[in-house]
Amino acid sequence: MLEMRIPSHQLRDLLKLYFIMGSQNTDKDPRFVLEEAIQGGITLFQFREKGEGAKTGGEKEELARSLMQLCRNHGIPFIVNDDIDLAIAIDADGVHVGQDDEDVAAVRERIGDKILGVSAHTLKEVEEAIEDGADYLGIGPIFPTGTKPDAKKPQGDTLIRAVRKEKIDIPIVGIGGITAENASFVIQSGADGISLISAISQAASPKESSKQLLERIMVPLAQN
Ligand SMILES: Nc1nc(C(F)(F)F)ncc1COP(=O)(O)OP(=O)(O)O
Ligand SMILES: [Mg+2]
Repeated sequence: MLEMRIPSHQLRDLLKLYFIMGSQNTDKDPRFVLEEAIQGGITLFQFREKGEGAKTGGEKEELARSLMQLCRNHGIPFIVNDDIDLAIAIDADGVHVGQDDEDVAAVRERIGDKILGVSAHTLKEVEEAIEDGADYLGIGPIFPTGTKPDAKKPQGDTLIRAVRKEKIDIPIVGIGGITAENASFVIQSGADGISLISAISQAASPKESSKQLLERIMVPLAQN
């Protein structure tokens, strides 16, 4: 089948409310949390099974397949963080890599036309990622984050604004400490969406939290 890279306008829509989760991010059954988040309106999901208490090997693959099925049932693309081998093994819709992960150009080579997201913290990293074949950028941490011990210093909206000032219009999602209270700030900086873990995975109702986050970004998105 003749495949092609996902068009930017389609990806912008997917990036609106980008939920990221691994079993280590919730005390509940991650399948229940993801189902609730999907009911609440998330537009994209990233499987990030990593750090203290994360599953590995066969258990990790089994959970990935089960969460991917939930996404497939609702037409939500399934992105795998870091683990390119796993993404290829289960035929995920895409991958996300950071500056300390596999080389972006090499990953593009391996995954063909699947969605490729790259984390960027400076204008130079932004330009390199685009050069190497990124479809979207994850820029942050915007605010302090509790889920990534090795996160860099929070940078607010500085880089997102700088990228937009350079007329670089690649799809961008903000990440890092985003909540219903600060979500509109991220969109107003020029991001196409927000990505987050705890605001949904640690919520009493992942469904209600997802709905509230969507409500908070709809107006600012319309004004971009
Ligand atoms: N996982 C991510 N997803 C995004 C996304 F754009 F998808 F929101 N942006 C940034 C990151 C962070 O990626 P990375 O710097 O490799 O750290 P880790 O592998 O620990 O997540
Ligand atoms: Mg990574």
